[in-house]
Amino acid sequence: MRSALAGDLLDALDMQAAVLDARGTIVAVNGAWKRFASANQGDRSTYYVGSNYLDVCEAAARRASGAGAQAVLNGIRSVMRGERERCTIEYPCDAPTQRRCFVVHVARFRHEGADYIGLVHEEITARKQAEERLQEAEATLRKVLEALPIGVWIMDREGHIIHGNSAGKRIWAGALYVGPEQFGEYKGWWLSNGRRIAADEWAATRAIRKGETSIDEEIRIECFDGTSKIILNSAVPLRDAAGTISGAIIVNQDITRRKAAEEQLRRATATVDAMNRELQEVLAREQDNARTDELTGVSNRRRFFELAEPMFAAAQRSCTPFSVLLFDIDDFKRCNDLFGHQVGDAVLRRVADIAREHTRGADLLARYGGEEFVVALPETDAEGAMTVAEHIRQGIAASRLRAGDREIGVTISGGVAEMQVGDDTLDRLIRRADQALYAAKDAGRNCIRPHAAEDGG
Ligand SMILES: Nc1nc2c(ncn2[C@@H]2O[C@H](COP(=O)(O)OP(=O)(O)OP(=O)(O)O)[C@@H](O)[C@H]2O)c(=O)[nH]1
Repeated sequence: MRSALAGDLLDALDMQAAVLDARGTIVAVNGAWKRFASANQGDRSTYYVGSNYLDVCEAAARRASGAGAQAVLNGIRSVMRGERERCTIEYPCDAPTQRRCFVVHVARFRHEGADYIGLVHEEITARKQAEERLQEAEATLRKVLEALPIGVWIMDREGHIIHGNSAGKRIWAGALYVGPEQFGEYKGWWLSNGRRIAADEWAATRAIRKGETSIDEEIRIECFDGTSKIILNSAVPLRDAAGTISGAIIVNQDITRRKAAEEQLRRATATVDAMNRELQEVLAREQDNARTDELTGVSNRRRFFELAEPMFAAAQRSCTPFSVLLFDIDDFKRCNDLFGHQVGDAVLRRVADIAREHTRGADLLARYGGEEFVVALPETDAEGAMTVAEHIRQGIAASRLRAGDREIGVTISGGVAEMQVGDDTLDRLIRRADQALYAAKDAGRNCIRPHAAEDGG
């Protein structure tokens, strides 16, 4: 009953099973064995009961592709000789259409006082083909990894490096095959704050221990030859079919040169910016100097016209009053002659200061030329301008300047003109103020005159 059951089981198996006696004669075969034998050799099969399997193997071993048969023969003989109880031999077999692969399990057993050898041939062609395809895919993957300009590391669950490509080894100047517990031995610093990366902070450790994915973390590393580099460090956890973390892929990109170039560019840009700012300041100073009277610090004639022309035009458009005061220092030639040019310069500065004190922010005071000054007074009629002019005149007349042991006093004469209907240019207005100034000089100096019709203009 038991042996019938075992026989049925062997027949139901897809694997070819046979029993040899101590001399190698086939004494029993299962259904799969028969099917294989008849499919390959037909009725004349030497694989059937009664044939000597050792002879079959020897004949096959003599053929050109007989290495597999020889290996099987050696295995069976060694089990027969009692050198081992059982063995497993993998061998290829050239079938008419394709090379097939088998593994034969050989085991010795005793039955009713006699020694027998049991053989089970298991076909592993599909597995072998899958393995070959896998090996080919792995070889391709390795070639791709080698061709990549970025470092790629594959780590197992324990954090041991199981593969590192050439670019990766170049980046680190070698590789240290440590586990995550020794990750602190790698020297790295966060680029953002310069802090040393702790053992559990490495992207690889976080990928393996916490399943974290990190992309392009900028870090500075100390390589194994003592040099340092700036790299982009990324890590992705690897998971098996059950979703358990089985390792990690780490990617390093050397950006040392790029960073150096960026830094150079940043410095160059900063230098250019600083130079540009300096240049702008120099230009602004130059422009300011070109429009400021060096001696008195008030606007010069050029700036006066640049600023007063638009004031005049605005007053014309808005029909608001606009006046001009023109004044000069009385008998200034004598002052120069008596006290010298330097004292004359000091007088000019003093006069400008007093005039500045008595004008509003909206008024425009300028040195018109020599000892002559001009004030543009927007939104001011002749009366208002006369008041301002009087304040200036009185302020100057009341001031005294020390020159050695003498005190100098000067006076001014001035003319005021207000914009009138028909005044098409600022020049025309100034001309009228000049005529009023002449009138003031004629009137005996140290006074201000508003322009009058009889003055002309
Ligand atoms: N110290 C000094 N003198 C100047 C400057 N610019 C012009 N002057 C002098 O100012 C004097 C002007 O003289 P004038 O035009 O004859 O007029 P004035 O002597 O003031 O006589 P009135 O204007 O008629 O009162 C000249 O002696 C010029 O040399 C300057 O920048 N510094």
